[in-house]
Amino acid sequence: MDMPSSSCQSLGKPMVVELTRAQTSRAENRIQLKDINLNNHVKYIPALLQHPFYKELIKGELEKLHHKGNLYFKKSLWQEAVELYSKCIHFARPFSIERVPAGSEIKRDILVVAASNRIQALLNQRLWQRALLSAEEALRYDPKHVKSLYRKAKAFEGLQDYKRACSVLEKALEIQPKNEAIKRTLDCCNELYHQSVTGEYYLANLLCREGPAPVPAFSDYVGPLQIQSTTQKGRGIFLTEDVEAGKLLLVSNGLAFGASELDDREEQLWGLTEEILYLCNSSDRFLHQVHYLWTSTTNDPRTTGEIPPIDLFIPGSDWAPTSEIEIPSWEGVLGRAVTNSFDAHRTILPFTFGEGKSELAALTPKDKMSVVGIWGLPSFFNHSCAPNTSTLTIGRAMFVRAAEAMAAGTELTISYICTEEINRDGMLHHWNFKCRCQRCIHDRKIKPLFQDSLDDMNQLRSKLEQSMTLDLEIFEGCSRVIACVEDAIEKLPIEASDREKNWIRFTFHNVYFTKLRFASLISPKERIELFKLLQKAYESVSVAGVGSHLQMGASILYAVQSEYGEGSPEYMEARRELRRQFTRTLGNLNEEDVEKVLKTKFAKDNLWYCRCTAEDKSLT
Ligand SMILES: C[S@@+](CC[C@H](N)C(=O)[O-])C[C@H]1O[C@@H](n2cnc3c(N)ncnc32)[C@H](O)[C@@H]1O
Repeated sequence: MDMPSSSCQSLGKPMVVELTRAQTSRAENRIQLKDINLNNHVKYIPALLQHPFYKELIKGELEKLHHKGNLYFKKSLWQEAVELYSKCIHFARPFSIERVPAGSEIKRDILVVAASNRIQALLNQRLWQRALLSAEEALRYDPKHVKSLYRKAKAFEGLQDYKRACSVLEKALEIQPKNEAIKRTLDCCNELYHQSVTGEYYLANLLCREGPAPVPAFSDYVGPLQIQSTTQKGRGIFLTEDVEAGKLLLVSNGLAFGASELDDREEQLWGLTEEILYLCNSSDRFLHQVHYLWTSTTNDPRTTGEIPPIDLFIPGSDWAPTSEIEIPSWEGVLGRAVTNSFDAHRTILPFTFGEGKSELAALTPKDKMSVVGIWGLPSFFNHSCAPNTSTLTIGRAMFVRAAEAMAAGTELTISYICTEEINRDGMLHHWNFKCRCQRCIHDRKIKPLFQDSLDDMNQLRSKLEQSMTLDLEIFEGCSRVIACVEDAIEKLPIEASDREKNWIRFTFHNVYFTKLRFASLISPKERIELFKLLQKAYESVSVAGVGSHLQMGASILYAVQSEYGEGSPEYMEARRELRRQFTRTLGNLNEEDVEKVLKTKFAKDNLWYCRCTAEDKSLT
């Protein structure tokens, strides 16, 4: 900080002469610390501190800065608080450590506390790397300052460097062995470290919780994957080893989110762009992840961009920046947001863990519940309308599993849109490509064969939308469409795999679903068959998620139980099938977990499919 040269000179010897005057009328002769470039005059500091007036003056000024910083902190004005703490540290620094005469009262305490509070203000802004630097400074002044150690660990946690976070927390615990907050954070970081290394996430407890509960944090995890160029779709993600269905491929926490109350995509993207730009300051890792999202020289990501090292996405890896990267421009970030953001709200199902909605609300302002987000590594997945992975988002974390057994070298795909979407081409226009996935090609081929049934379905749909009630006409309409579809599938003039047949059923899944609602008009056996057809149809397009998929599996189990009895081969088969679905969606749950989940989250009374009877009593 520059200052007029005259006041600089006043720090020399002549100033001592003025001291008595200054002491006698302190108010008028007030010298403000900001007027003095202390760093240029450190040699005078010991002498300065010998004098009680100057010592008091400096102490008072530092306390004022610190206090003002605290006021901003209390008002959650983090940036302003950081500025004030930084000023305080800047002025206090020359009075610290070796420069300060023994016994001086200013010494390090104010410096340590200001630096420590600054860490917290930076943590609150998710500026992890700066928080870490501030922590290192605070700990240079006092290596045993427990709060600073704790906050340093939180900065490592934010950077997903859980191993280092644990070792700092262990140090803090040695100093304060009974500190509960440190113990809890250490347990949490140990668990996150375990997740990041092993890919073991225990989700059964989450499922069994009654009522809304906060969603825990999960670590990122990267399975056997690599990023490679494709021939027509830019870069993509590929398997590096053979995997079984259900294998966890990656877990990735959303980096930034943008929300809108009215599902306004522009508003979402602007919010997202702002958040990404802001977070570009949070760490080199984040900045590089954003950088790699668009490295092609043209605006078309299909011209292959630079391939990022996979280490960049692995928590606690040795990745380090090899070059300086500038924060991209607003337009550059907006472009990345357009082609790399995915809906967040559609993956948070109402029948999910904790309070999916409020968890997202915590990330975004007020009730803006339509949310898009950007995830680092998942941004490199290309799209398919029948993806070979299933995704499930819990809070910020996206879990991606293999939807089927696959060989090393397979390109992995996710769906950018709801796979139920009828107008998929229209939905995909944001991403600027025409989908040529197997399902789209198959759909185009068979569409003429099912045109009558499609028209019938559309009529039924508009009737339902208008009347909002179920009546016999709708029941009969559903039965007719299903019979036609099943008959046409049976007699298909072209070769089709089971999966392709299920894609056709999936196109009509609303009709199957509506018929199921007429529980009193269909026999239990027919109901079970309908359930099974619907489930296979869902599975064929990888509609994963606790909401529809597992609910249906549990409903089948209950329906089979009441029709065939517990212990019957049909019941055992339905139970095996349900466990298979659990594994595919949530990872391996043992029999005990399955039982626990069935008794809580999937208890019979909770399941709409089990409760539903024909809603219009006049039907019977
Ligand atoms: C989320 S990015 C996927 C990664 C991208 N391939 C890259 O190299 O950065 C989305 C972009 O990838 C391309 N893409 C994704 N799926 C595609 C597909 N099925 N066919 C053609 N292009 C696709 C489109 O250009 C789209 O805008």
